[in-house]
Amino acid sequence: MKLIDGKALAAKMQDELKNKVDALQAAGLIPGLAVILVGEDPASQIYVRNKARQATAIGLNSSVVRLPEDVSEEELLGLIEQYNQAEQWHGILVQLPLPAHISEEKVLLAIDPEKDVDGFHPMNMGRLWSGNPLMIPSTPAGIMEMFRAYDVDLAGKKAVVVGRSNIVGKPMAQLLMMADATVTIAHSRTQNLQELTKQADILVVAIGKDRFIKAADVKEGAVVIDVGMNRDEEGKLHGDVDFDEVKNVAGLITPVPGGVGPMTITMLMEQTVRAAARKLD
Ligand SMILES: Nc1nc2c(c(=O)[nH]1)N[C@@H](CN(C=O)c1ccc(C(=O)N[C@@H](CCC(=O)O)C(=O)O)cc1)CN2
Ligand SMILES: [Mg+2]
Repeated sequence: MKLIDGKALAAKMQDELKNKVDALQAAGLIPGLAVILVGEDPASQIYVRNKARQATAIGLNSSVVRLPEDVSEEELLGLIEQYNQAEQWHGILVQLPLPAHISEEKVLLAIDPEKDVDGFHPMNMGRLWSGNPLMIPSTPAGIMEMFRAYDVDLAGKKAVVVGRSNIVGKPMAQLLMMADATVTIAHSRTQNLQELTKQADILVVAIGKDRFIKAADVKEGAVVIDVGMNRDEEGKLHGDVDFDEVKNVAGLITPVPGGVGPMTITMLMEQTVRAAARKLD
């Protein structure tokens, strides 16, 4: 078994990004990332803080707006419109999840697709599925970078994606398909899941079930990517994959923490730098 070190890969990419940002700065352009957080969700607060911190560290301008839990949908939409209009912000994102009284669909639709660095706007989802992506959701984009960095050959391989969310499962499946893998999307209602996962050369798991995938579910030598983040009673973080078991079967495997998570934020930075750089084209 070999470990895929997301933390180290993310750090390396941040260094490369810093150089790109320096070059843009020399051309008179400072990429800007605007992050909007609604409410007090503790995990979201940490992710947003880390996004702002990483943005600053690689030389971006960053803005964080924290809105109260009971902010109206109208007020949030108004703020997004202000950022859409402001030239110095090349990337805009609204941290998810949102409080129940706000429509996620309306909010994602309100973000200018050219600034939608999360890639969640239906226009960007549609562009990805039509094979002509503009913005790619950062978690699956980070996983594709891991495949590249670790020389994982995807063409013709059997890939199984467990999970069908808009932010991970669906875009992941499409990116794998674009890389010529043969892709199956499984989910919580899939029957005989083990039959499918056991055949996978590439197994990506994003279902939010603590240590759900066991050694018996995995093919010998498979590449196993764990997107899960589940906290136990003691506050310890576990993936959707039972790492201690599966590491003995997998050829390559991501840990949790330190695998997919760190790549997610760095890929967001990359999308922001790219969105800014397009202004020079
Ligand atoms: N607007 C968005 N909302 C959400 C996204 C997103 O991409 N855009 N993804 C997740 C949360 N997320 C980023 O926003 C995110 C989650 C986890 C990590 C990460 O680095 N995890 C660490 C462990 C951290 C811990 O100890 O809690 C790891 O896996 O090593 C980064 C980003 C949902 N919302
Ligand atoms: Mg993400």
